[in-house]
Amino acid sequence: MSETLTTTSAEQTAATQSSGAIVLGDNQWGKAEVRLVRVDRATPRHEITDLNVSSQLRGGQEATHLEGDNSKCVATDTQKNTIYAFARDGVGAIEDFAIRLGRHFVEDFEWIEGGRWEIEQYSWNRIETADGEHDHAFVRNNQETRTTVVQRDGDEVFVVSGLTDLVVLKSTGSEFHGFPRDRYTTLVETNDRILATSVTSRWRYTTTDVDFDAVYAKVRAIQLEAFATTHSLALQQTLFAMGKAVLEAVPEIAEIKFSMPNKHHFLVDLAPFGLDNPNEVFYAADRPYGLIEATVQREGVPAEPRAWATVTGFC
Ligand SMILES: O=c1[nH]c(=O)c2[nH]c(=O)[nH]c2[nH]1
Repeated sequence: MSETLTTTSAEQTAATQSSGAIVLGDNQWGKAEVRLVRVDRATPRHEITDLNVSSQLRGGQEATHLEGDNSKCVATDTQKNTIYAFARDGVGAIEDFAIRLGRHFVEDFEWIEGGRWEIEQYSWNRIETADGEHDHAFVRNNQETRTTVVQRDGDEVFVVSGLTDLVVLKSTGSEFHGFPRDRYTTLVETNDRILATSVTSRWRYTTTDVDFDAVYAKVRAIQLEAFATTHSLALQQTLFAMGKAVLEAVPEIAEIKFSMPNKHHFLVDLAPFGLDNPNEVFYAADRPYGLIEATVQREGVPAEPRAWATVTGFC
């Protein structure tokens, strides 16, 4: 991002010497956060799909911005309606739904060059009753949110999928020591601490020919397995182990980015109450928190900046 803001003095001189005309730069427009719940009533055992969909189109907007000529401005209201209408036939994997939306806008409006479709999916569990799982009563599953950002540039499609708010904790199997000490260092080295984080991860697919639901379940399970089984000497080491395991198992994924807050748990001093504390009672601090972020990638696979350009919050 900073690269696009950096101008050399030669460019600045060129800018000063330009004709002075003011022109429209990159732009996109659409409806953000369209909340959509679809109930599949094909059998008495209903299925629900709960989504937050954002649609942004790109292309043909000079006249709209410069003159207020809306002849090529596909209304954001139309984009919202299209999302609901497309859900009538079923949603499927959120990646496939976003790809369908993108294809529609680019193919049906000749001036639309591309766009961006972002979907979050919230999950629900069936309520357990005395008679077993209920057919049409659900309790919101407060686990992670599944995400995707599909972008289209002409015929090219970029899919970056992921998850956020996957909260995990290990009550042992985590150490942190060997870090440099200076006059500001007070942190005590530890061979046994709580390791807790809320995983946000995003991975870039190299193809759209994927069973996105199956791969999502696999990537989620691999991340949990690696978190659980890595004896951690740093959250950074755990992060890398999680990413490496995903790339080793899923060839359709080129790279994976993580943002993982280190949710600190501090041992409470119970001595004032005449009690010991053998690593049992902790204060769960909510801030500040360490923030560990990294990309795990395949050597030699070129980066695809266009895929990531609008996925914010990652290094
Ligand atoms: O896993 C950790 N990584 C760090 O970089 C760090 N820094 C810190 O104070 N505690 C931790 N823990």
